[in-house]
Amino acid sequence: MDRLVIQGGHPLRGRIRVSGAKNAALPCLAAALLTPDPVLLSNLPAVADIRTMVKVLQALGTEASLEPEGEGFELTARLACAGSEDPKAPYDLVKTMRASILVLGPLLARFGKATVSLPGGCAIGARPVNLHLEALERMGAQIEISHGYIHAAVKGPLQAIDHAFEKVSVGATENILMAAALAKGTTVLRNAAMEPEIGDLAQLLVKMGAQIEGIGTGTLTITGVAKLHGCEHAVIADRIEAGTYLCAVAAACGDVVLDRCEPGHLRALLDLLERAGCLVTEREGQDGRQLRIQREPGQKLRSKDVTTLPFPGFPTDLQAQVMAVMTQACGISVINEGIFENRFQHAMELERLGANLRTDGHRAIVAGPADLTGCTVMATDLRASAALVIAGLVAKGETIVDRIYHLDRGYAGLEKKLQGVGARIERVGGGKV
Ligand SMILES: CC(=O)N[C@H]1[C@@H](OP(=O)(O)OP(=O)(O)OC[C@H]2O[C@@H](n3ccc(=O)[nH]c3=O)[C@H](O)[C@@H]2O)O[C@H](CO)[C@@H](O)[C@@H]1O
Ligand SMILES: C=C(OP(=O)(O)O)C(=O)O
Repeated sequence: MDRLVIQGGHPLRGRIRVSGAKNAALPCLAAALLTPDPVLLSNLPAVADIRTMVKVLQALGTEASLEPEGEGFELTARLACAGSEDPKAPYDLVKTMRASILVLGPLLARFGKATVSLPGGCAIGARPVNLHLEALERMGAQIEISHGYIHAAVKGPLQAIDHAFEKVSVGATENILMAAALAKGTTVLRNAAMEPEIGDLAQLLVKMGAQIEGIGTGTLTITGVAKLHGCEHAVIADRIEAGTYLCAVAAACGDVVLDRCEPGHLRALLDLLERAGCLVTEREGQDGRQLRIQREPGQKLRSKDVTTLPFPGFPTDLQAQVMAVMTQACGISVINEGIFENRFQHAMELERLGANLRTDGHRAIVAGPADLTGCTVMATDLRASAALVIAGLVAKGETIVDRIYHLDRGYAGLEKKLQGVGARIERVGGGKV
């Protein structure tokens, strides 16, 4: 099994090119099920989750191929889903990636039936799919759960609904948005999630011929059409990947420019890092917008409190990385996790590296600055892995991050990108993503 070996204590200097967003690419791939025409998606990150989603689509009868793009950190997908008599997303694939549930809405809308394995819980929380199923039932789907599978069917087209989600859910908003694009009538989705990845999916659907109003807001109005067509689309930059590298520089010091990112998607983090004492500047580059972060060695960080919330609030997917930063800040930082019930597993591993913190339910209290010292730590989930890498870049001596298959789900060439800015980090074990 691969692991990362890091020699910490070296500031990061140089440039990093941000890849396409995993969490935008996954729903966009699922959207290809909505049309028999070819869909060409570019700027997909070269990560395990993208390959898994392509396998899910292939299992559902889609002709799909992935080609490397540019420096190899990105991929292009060519997809065409001709038709499927009995579409089934199998457990073996769904269990490795919860976003597979996103095929349910498109399959029901286009083929009138679908069988999708229940994703089950995961390291960060129970993550039920009740909000997805309730809305689809209101649209006329008959849903039965048996033998670990969701069996869904609808006679005729799905019917439009005026629906207020009980809770803000990124995945449920995406699933129902896709279903509504081919439903009969005008659907109104209220209390919809507003994450930039939903805006990107909506833009793709509009290119495919969908009629959507309110993109980027909490109320989406979708007038169903009889057919969608193929198109080309480049997914947006990964705000969480960009945020992870910003946190790495904030914690380990240095001066790094991120190319091809979207600062507007990262306001909550940028504001926090500036208040903590980092210098952050934005400008238009040759290849999209750029962000530069500077914190020189010896320059003190101030502790700040953080509460994770749906967009535009502070993203839960950056909570672990910010906890690693706050171990280096002067004073007490209170971190409230407002989205998932079990997303502090990195805390104990950070403690093993010397962090001074404690957790209490949804709250973590971090006291800094702590002198981190390298040791072997175990990654428990995707963003926890990123937090441990950040802490390893700070820690004196050698840190070994184990179980990095979690990291490979969502970061394209992380160690290569960090090596490019002077980090001493190596992958050992020889496995491939
Ligand atoms: C592939 C992808 O885009 N993943 C992101 C997506 O996950 P995902 O779409 O799974 O997250 P949701 O926004 O749905 O989850 C938010 C909260 O709602 C709860 N919930 C959700 C659905 C449901 O039917 N019932 C229910 O109770 C969840 O348990 C969680 O507590 O948004 C999360 C929140 O920003 C991010 O951390 C994930 O990185
Ligand atoms: C939690 C994440 O992904 P997923 O929803 O696929 O588990 C993430 O990207 O941080």
